Amino acid sequence: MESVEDLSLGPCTASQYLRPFRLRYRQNGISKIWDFMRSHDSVSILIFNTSRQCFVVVKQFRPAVYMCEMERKCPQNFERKKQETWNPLPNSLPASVGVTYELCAGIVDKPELSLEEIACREILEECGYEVPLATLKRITSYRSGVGVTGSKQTLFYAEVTDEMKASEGGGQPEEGELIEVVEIPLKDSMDFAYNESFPKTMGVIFSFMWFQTNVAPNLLEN
Ligand SMILES: Nc1ncnc2c1ncn2[C@@H]1O[C@H](COP(=O)(O)OP(=O)(O)O[C@H]2O[C@H](CO)[C@@H](O)[C@H](O)[C@H]2O)[C@@H](O)[C@H]1O
Ligand SMILES: [Mg+2]
Repeated sequence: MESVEDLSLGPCTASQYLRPFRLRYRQNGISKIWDFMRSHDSVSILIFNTSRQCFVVVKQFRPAVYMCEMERKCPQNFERKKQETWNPLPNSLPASVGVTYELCAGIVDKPELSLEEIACREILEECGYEVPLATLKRITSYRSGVGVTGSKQTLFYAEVTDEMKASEGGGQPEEGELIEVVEIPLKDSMDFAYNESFPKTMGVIFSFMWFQTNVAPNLLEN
C-alpha cells in the first residue's frame, strides 16, 4: 500500500503536537516525579453505512507504530549515540508494519469549533460523507494514554447512506494525510475486532461492541 523510504531519526526539541514535561509533587507525604506529555484531545467517530450494512473505518501509516516495531526488531537504532543529529535508519521493515485500522478521528485544535463540528469535518475529509451535525450521536468519552498523555477522546456515532457520499475522502493532501477508507461488513465485524492480524485501535474494538449492544438489536432484518 505505502512506500516509506529515506528514514532518519532525530531529536524532537519543539513540537506543536507534543510537549514533554516533568512534574514534581508530594503525594501522601511521599515525594515523586512523573514524566508526561501534553498533546491534543481528539474526537473519533464510529460510522455505519446503512445502505451497505458496513462500518466505514480508515487505514493509515502511523510512524509511532512503525517505530515500535523498529525498536523491537532493531533496538540499536534507538541508542542515544548522537541524539542531537539525524541518524539514518535502515529500510529494514516494510511500511505495512506501521499501518493500522482506526475509527475516523481528528485532533481538537480549533477552539472556535464544537467537538461535533470537528467530528463532522473529519468525516467529510477522511471518509467523504456529508453528515448533518444534529444526527451525530455522542457515545461517551474516555482517557487515552493515562501514563503519558492522559488526553481526552470523545467518541461519536454517525449513520450514513450512499446518498450522503460527497467525495472519496482520504484526508487533506495539503497536510500530508494519506488515508485509505475501508468498509468492514457488519457480519464480519466481530471477527475483525478480535483478529490480531489486523492491527487496530481500542476505539475500533470498543465501538464495534457498543454497536452490537446498542444498535444491532434495532436493525431491521433484511
Ligand atoms: N505527532 C505528530 N507529528 C507530526 N504531525 C502530526 C502529529 N500529530 C498530528 N499531526 C498532523 O496533524 C494531522 C492531524 O490529523 P487528525 O486531526 O486526523 O488527527 P489524527 O487522526 O492523526 O490523530 C488523533 O486522533 C487519534 C485517534 O483518536 C489519536 O490517537 C491521536 O492522538 C490524535 O492526534 C496529521 O495528519 C498530521 O499532519
Ligand atoms: Mg485523523
